[in-house]
Amino acid sequence: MDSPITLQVYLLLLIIPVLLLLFLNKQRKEAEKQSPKPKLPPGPRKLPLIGNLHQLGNLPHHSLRQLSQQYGPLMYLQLGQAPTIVVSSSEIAREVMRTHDLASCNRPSLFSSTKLSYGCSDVAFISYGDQWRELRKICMVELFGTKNNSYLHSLREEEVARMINSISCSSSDHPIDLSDMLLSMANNIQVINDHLHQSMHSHGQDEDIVHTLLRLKKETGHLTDENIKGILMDIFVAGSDTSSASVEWAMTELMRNQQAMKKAQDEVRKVIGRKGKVEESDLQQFQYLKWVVKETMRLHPPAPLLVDRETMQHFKINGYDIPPKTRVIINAWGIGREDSSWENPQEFNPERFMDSSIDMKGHDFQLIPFGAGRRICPGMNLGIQTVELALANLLYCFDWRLPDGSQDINMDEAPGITVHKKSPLCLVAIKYGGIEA
Ligand code: HEM
Repeated sequence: MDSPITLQVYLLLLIIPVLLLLFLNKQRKEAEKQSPKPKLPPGPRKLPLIGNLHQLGNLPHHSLRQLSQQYGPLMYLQLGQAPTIVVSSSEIAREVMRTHDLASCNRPSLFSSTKLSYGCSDVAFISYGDQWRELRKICMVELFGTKNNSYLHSLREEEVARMINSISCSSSDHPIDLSDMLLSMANNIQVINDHLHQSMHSHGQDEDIVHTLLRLKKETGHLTDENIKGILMDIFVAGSDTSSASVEWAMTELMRNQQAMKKAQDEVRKVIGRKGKVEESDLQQFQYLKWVVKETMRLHPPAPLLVDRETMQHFKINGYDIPPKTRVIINAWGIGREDSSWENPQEFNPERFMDSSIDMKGHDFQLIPFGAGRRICPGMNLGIQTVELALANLLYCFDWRLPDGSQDINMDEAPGITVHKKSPLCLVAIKYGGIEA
């Protein structure tokens, strides 16, 4: 039998680690009480280093929607080193972009956006703060607002007319690449010529965007050359590409939905009669055409994940903690296809807006192609007018058919921040006979 001393030592050796564990556990609990571990939203397991990057795929708006069906409309991911939340429902989008808009309206500083935006000297990628406010005011008041209206009006009408003319000149029966034509029209509307280093004299209504920026640089002293180049880059990237993608998708959907095509054409042709072209002042008379544009933006928001935001302060949504410096991705594409907000969400059905007051200007979170809150797209009205004007003229001036031998249109999307069709939209345009020669 063991001596009592050996037994005591044996017991002590057993008890000490247990006591130590209990002590450490108590310490941990107390530390947690003082600064509790954040309760993060649910999300998939992450891999070392890359986190969940491997789950994004080629078309992240599709992959993220699929993941959200498993983990819910507020999901937590780790994209490389970046803690990220992904928002996939209109309710959570309202929480982020309305209730917690101020806390979440920064932009993350990404390598790609820094390169693209001249070191974040632009409006889209600059951090939230006084400089952003100043640049945004310049955009809203001087560039895309009423001050520049007459210049922008005539520019848009000229460029749409030029596109219509070049379609008319292409031989009938020969398919045209409408995607390409739309992109060059949208680029020309933003007219960014080689003005940057010219001396500026013009001032007034017919001033183009570059002239305005250079004049403001002189007058206010607030703008640097980097700011000017950044803003011009925003206009090109955020403005042209998005507008042309919208018309491209609208024409694609109308070609696949001939009833909607006929209704839209009948409406435009009835309003315009034999006038020969649609002008901006005609746009307010269209109703069906506006539903077509909304429905296109619902199914094909040109920027399906909007532009990433970043939180500046801690806040809570549905009991989950959202820490500061968390990246915020809002899946506008997924939200536009939510079963709980839309009947038969996959169907292209412009009539769904007939008895609905839902607009796309950031008030109704089930339709947010331009974002919402403080960072909402400042070129929204400009963008909508460009899309409506171009589409109305395409529908008024031509009947459209698929090239011989094509049965249907490929709906695949090309990867990118702005989502275009993977294969360009090639159609045959037949001049409408009801226009006076
Ligand atoms: C169909 C056309 C367009 C669409 C769908 C679109 C969409 C968007 C979206 C989703 C955002 C991000 C909003 C957010 O973070 O909540 C944005 C921001 C922006 N857009 Fe647009 N846009 C369009 C046209 C334009 C045009 C024509 C311009 C200028 C000429 C423009 C300039 C900008 C700028 C400067 C920002 C950054 C705003 C900021 O961060 O404060 N966009 N746009």
